[in-house]
Amino acid sequence: MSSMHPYRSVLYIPGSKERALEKARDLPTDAIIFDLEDAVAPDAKAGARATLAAALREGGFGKRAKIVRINALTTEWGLEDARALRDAGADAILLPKVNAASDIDNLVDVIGTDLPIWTMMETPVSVFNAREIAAHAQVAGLVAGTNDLTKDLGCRVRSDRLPLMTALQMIVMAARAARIVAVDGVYNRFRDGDGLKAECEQGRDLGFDGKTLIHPAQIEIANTAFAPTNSEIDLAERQIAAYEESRASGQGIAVVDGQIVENLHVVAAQRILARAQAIREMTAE
Ligand SMILES: CC(C)(COP(=O)(O)OP(=O)(O)OC[C@H]1O[C@@H](n2cnc3c(N)ncnc32)[C@H](O)[C@@H]1OP(=O)(O)O)[C@@H](O)C(=O)NCCC(=O)NCCSC(=O)C[C@H](O)C(=O)O
Ligand SMILES: [Mg+2]
Repeated sequence: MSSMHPYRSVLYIPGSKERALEKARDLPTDAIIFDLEDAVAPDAKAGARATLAAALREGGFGKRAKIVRINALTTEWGLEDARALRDAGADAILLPKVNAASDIDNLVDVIGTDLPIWTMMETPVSVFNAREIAAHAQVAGLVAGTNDLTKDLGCRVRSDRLPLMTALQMIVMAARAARIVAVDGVYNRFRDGDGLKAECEQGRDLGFDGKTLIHPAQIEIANTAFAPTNSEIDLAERQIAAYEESRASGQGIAVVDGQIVENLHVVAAQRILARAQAIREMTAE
């Protein structure tokens, strides 16, 4: 999976639900988390593992990134999940309930390959250790687990997510320091489009690459919220052009729409254009 792959929408699909697995092959989501953990009941775990391995081997998920969330290695299912899924054709394994980089080492020992690993950031300890987790050589993405964080913090669920703000920012900072992907937590009221839109906008403001989702109806909202807007693309193009012009005339600074443009703004503008291009490539037939 290229480093420019978009992760605007990252849909959880219970590994036990064959109908949902089938449906995912046509959904406009950038990535799928095939879940063996919380979305699967204990007595359905073994069946889900086999169903999912078969679905992955059958393929048909196109350009969507395929991420498998196994159970924690401290559970009775985690080890078998890792062994059964490591060669099934996933792009990454997502490890829940991570607390420290040593948890990643334990998974690497089991899978024995350089398959990228993503981690759920959903315990208070994981947030304190976010920098070392993100810096692990095999970790390629962090996923905020806002439901578990809320449970562990004992905080209130608020629409502005104030009690989670420190954790969310630490997750984004750790991901950016390590130059890996950061995806925001789920919005549980899956039929509330306005609420989801507001939370996506907040996640985008914070710097997340996208949002984890639980229902297909949420995909388009996340795809729109985490894509550069036409006016952002237009401004980025004009900033780059103005800066090149000013450099050609011996200046180090340009002015666009009354605001200065320095080299660092050009880097940000180029990132916006690269992101827009990656989305075009993702959605091209
Ligand atoms: C939430 C749901 C249980 C709702 O399911 P349902 O009542 O079946 O919804 P609909 O009838 O509206 O479904 C319409 C069609 O869409 C398909 N569908 C539904 N959900 C998905 C999905 N996630 N992926 C793909 N397809 C899906 C249905 O099959 C229907 O199809 P059709 O038959 O053609 O009409 C359900 O959406 C669900 O199970 N969602 C996933 C829940 C989940 O994965 N939870 C775990 C992840 S969240 C988490 O763990 C957070 C984190 O760890 C933390 O701590 O924060
Ligand atoms: Mg969780």
